[in-house]
Amino acid sequence: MRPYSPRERGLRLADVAIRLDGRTLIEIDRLIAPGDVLTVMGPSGSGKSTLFALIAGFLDPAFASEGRVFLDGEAIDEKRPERRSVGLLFQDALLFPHMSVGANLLFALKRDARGQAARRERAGAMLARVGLEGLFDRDPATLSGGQAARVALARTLLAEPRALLLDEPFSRLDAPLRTAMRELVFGLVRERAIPALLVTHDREDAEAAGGPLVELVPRRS
Ligand SMILES: Nc1ncnc2c1ncn2[C@@H]1O[C@H](COP(=O)(O)OP(=O)(O)OP(=O)(O)O)[C@@H](O)[C@H]1O
Repeated sequence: MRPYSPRERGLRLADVAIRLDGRTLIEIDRLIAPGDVLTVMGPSGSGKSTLFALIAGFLDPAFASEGRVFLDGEAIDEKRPERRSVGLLFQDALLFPHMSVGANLLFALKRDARGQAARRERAGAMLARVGLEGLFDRDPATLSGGQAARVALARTLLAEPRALLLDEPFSRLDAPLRTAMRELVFGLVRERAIPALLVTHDREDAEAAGGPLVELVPRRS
C-alpha cells in the first residue's frame, strides 16, 4: 500500500476492496480533496451502498474488506461510526416527525457544550443558509419535499462532518428543485471544503458535481 501523509487533507480510500462470497464487488483507490465531489455510478447491486457502509462504519459482516480509509490523514476505519466525522445525506429527508424543524436541527448539536441560546443561534443560522429562515418552529409534516431536503442538509452540516456521503440526495425532487438543491449542496461542499462522495443514477447530477466519476461494473457472478 502506498504511504500516506498524516498531513494529507481529504478522504483517501487507500486500495479499498470489498468482496462478497469471494467475489470482488468494489476496488477503489482514490483521494477526494477537500471541497471535491467524487461521483460513483453503477447499476443496482453493484455495491454503491456497500461502499458507503464501509466508509461510515456499518459494513455488514457478510462482506470482507481490504484497504484503509483515511480522513485528513487519520485512519478512521477502526473508529466507531459516530466518531468518524462522516455525514450522510439520503434520498429521503428522514426528519423526526414528532419534533419541530428546530428540534430536528438541535438534535445534531446535542454534544455541543455551549449553551442552549448559542445552539439555537447556530441552528437558526444554518436554517437561513439553506434558505429556510423562519421555519424553526414548523412541524416537518407541513414542509414541501424540497424544504424537507434542505432541513436534512442543514441537520447533516450542523454536525460539522469532515466528509460527506451523498446517497441519491436529489432523486426524490422534481427538476427545478433538483437544480436548486444541487447548487446548494455542491456550493456548501466547496464553501466548507468538505470532501464528498455522491452516489447517483443521474448523469446530470454527476455533471453538476463537477468532479471525477467512478463507474462500478455489475457484480461478477
Ligand atoms: N447484508 C448483505 N448480505 C449479503 N449480500 C448483500 C447484503 N447487502 C447487500 N448485499 C448484496 O451486495 C451487493 C451490493 O449491494 P448494494 O446495496 O451495495 O448495491 P447498490 O449498488 O447500492 O444497489 P442500489 O442501486 O439498488 O442501491 C448486491 O448484490 C446485494 O444483493
